[in-house]
Amino acid sequence: MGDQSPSHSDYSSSVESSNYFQQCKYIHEVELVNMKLQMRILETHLETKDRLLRNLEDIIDEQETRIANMEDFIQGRTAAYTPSTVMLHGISALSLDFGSLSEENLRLKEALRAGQRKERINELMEADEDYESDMTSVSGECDSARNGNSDVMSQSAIVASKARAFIDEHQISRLKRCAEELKNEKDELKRLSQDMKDAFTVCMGEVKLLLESKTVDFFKVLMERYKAEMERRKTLHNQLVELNGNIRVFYRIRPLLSIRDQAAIRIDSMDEGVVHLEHSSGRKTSRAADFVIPTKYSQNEIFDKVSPIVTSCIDGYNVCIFAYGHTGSGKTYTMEGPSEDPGINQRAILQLFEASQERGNDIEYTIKLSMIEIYNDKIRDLLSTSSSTSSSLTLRRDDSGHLSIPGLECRQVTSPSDVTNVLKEGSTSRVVAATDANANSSRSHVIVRVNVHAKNNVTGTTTIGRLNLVDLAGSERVSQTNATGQLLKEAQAINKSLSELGNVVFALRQGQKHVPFRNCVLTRLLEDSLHGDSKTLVLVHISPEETHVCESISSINFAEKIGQVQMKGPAAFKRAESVRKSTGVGRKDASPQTTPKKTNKLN
Ligand SMILES: Nc1ncnc2c1ncn2[C@@H]1O[C@H](COP(=O)(O)OP(=O)(O)OP(=O)(O)O)[C@@H](O)[C@H]1O
Repeated sequence: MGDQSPSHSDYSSSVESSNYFQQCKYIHEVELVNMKLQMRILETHLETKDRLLRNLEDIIDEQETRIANMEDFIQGRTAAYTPSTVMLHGISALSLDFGSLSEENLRLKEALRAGQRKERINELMEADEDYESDMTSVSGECDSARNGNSDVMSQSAIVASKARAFIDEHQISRLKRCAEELKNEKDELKRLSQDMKDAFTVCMGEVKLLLESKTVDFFKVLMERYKAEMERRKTLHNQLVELNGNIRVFYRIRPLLSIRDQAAIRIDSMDEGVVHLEHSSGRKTSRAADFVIPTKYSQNEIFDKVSPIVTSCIDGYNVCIFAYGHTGSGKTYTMEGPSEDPGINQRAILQLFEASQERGNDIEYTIKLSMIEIYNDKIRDLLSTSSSTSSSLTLRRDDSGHLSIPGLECRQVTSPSDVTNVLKEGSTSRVVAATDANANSSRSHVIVRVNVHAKNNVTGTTTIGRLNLVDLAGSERVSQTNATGQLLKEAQAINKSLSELGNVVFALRQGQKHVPFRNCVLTRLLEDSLHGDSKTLVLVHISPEETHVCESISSINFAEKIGQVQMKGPAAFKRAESVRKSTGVGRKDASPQTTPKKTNKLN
């Protein structure tokens, strides 16, 4: 019978098999752990890449939003400047540039995604290859361990730690590579963004240049229009004044100063240009003017009638307003007026102030005042501060052909109080002499001269307008004043100058070639202001009292002489009819001066 018990060699081979099995099992466990570890590392790596990808996507989205904003901004600009074809071209070129930049961004994004996908696959494949080679080397180690019959456990542990270190090293180097590539991509994106910024700056520069050139053109057009409008406004205002007549004559009938006086003059109830006079003998006369200012009119209402021609001065026209009439008829009251209810002088200058302030944004106005007195045909400066106030000034024609008065004081006024003070100062210097006709009769002509310099800051043009406000000396007849000596000389000088003024205005109104400006100082001094397209208003003052009828008729004769215009058509007929009906006499009975004057109203 054979020995059934296991021999020593059997036993040792079974132990060996069991050890080998243990080794294999252990190696598999190690492999399993390694695989799990590797999987974990790969997952982490993928998560990191995903996160980076998301960040990149965010950056790209942000860039796209900025591009969209830029496009909106440019479209907004485009809408504001639609009329410009060139602008549209520039902006559409810009939009195209931005569109191509967006497309470039999208392409980059896609390329990045594809690259990342490819890289991930490569990495997985590399990981597989590495794993296989690792496994081969581990198996080799196991084989040598089995052959060498050494300490399997410690060998396996060494192999496992080696394998782990090997895998870690590879993973780290791969991650480093990825990080490096991501960094490069980030740098590339940064560069792209910088390029885009530069392109945007260049485009914006071009847009700005285009806008500037368009704005300059637009501004030029506006300037041209503005100039044309200014000229049109001036022309229209001038036409309005011319339509009413460049030389106009108004009557102002002073109210009765005493209730005991009888009014011998009345205004026609149907025609505001006709007055009726009744002589003490009972004879009736009717006379016509451009307008008869109703007696009840306030100083303000009278100025309203006068103000349109005052405004012409602001536009560079010369304007003359004369107060004519016999002594005591109210000339000084109309021009100067009492301090509590000032007359035309102060109101006119204040209106020039107001008008200059209204237009002050574009035009710089300088208003200067001088006050001249003509007494016995001599010029005196009423604003002179020199001690020798009695010395007279002379008229000179300068190189440019304009008449000037060398040494004449010219005050710039910048406020209403300046105006009041200068006018007050001048009027106190006026020569006043007592006559039989009026205890305070002014025996001289007083001219308040206002020069308006207008400098247009927009067009660069300068205009100079001159307003002459003339309070003439009383026009009483020499025979009535009982004047002798100095007073007779004064009266003769006054009458001569008034008569010459009448001749000048008459010649101008008739359009005569020769105008006798040089016959007296008054007309010589006003020559520049009466010539050409200047405007003249003569306010003929009439006293209503029966005792002054002769003086009133004399003033009316003067008015009719200077206001005479040959008029044709229905207006002339209408006025003649009105005069005839009211006097109750036929045309033959009416004096030659009753020939109607032009009937246009000032306002
Ligand atoms: N519209 C008026 N309302 C009330 N009073 C008036 C009016 N016009 C004149 N007067 C008065 O009549 C008087 C004479 O007026 P004023 O001195 O103005 O006359 P004048 O024509 O200037 O005289 P002269 O030629 O002598 O200077 C003054 O007392 C003045 O106050």
